[in-house]
Amino acid sequence: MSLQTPEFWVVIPAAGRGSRMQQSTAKQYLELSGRKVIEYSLERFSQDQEIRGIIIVTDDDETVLPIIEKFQQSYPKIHFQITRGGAERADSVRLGLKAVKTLSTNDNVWVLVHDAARPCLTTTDLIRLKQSAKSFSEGAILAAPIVDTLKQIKCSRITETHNRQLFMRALTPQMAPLKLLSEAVEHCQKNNVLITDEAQALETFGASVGVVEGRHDNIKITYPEDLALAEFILKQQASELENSTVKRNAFSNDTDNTGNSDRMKK
Ligand SMILES: Nc1ccn([C@@H]2O[C@H](COP(=O)(O)OP(=O)(O)OP(=O)(O)O)[C@@H](O)[C@H]2O)c(=O)n1
Ligand SMILES: C[C@](O)(CO)[C@H](O)COP(=O)(O)O
Repeated sequence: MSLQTPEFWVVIPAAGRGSRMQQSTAKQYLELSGRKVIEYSLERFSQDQEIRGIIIVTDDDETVLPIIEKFQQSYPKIHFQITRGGAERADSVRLGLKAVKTLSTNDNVWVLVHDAARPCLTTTDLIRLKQSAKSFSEGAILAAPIVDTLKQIKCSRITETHNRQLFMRALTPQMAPLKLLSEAVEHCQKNNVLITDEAQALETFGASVGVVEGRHDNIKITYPEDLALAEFILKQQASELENSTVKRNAFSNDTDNTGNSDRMKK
């Protein structure tokens, strides 16, 4: 049986409390240069013609409904929907995936899971990740190289220094076929495996997950000082876009479609 043309859906977990941010409003709903943090990701995905629908996993209808209405008017071809969150990020993701399952009739659905708290995703990274679906049939994530020396510690003392070339920082979006990702997350939860990202669920389930090198500035707002940093990054990205008419990215001599640097292909 041949598969239909792939359809991309987005799940945005936005049901966290943001306790490390120490504010009464959850970080994804804080103001950032005149818009709420979550709106930056919504805009990025909405502008992508290949995105069929966006599920926002949230318990804050009062804040999110007016935002959705606004986006639905501007982007009528995209299906926007809210669904309830769960206790942990993984629970929220599972509930978001369930919503996609009930809405899509396509047998070739790919899901991109993206933290609501990551407002600085660029279009270039999003496109490169989606394109990597051709190379990584069981899923792929954006990840950034480690720039600092990596220490293992115990009781505030260093026990080992690791080869940082062997590690990367997992970012979002994290992308996988809907059926595989749903089964992987459910498998982990049934077996009490705590997962902090989708790739970990897929790895645990035995899938082979690809890595696409993403920008360092795709930060997750976590601590109070990150808000000002995100504001700065967004300004920088806007002027970068303005200044470059056709800016060839650093991976233009690639022969595959992952866009990764040579270091990553070894
Ligand atoms: N039960 C949860 C927990 C987290 N998230 C979402 O998952 C993303 C990444 O999680 P994290 O940065 O850990 O957010 P919080 O859990 O809100 O932060 P903290 O750990 O500081 O409380 C955020 O967009 C957050 O809203 C979610 O949807 N449901
Ligand atoms: C998914 C994630 O953003 C990838 O780095 C991260 O694992 C979320 O972790 P948190 O414990 O929910 O902050």
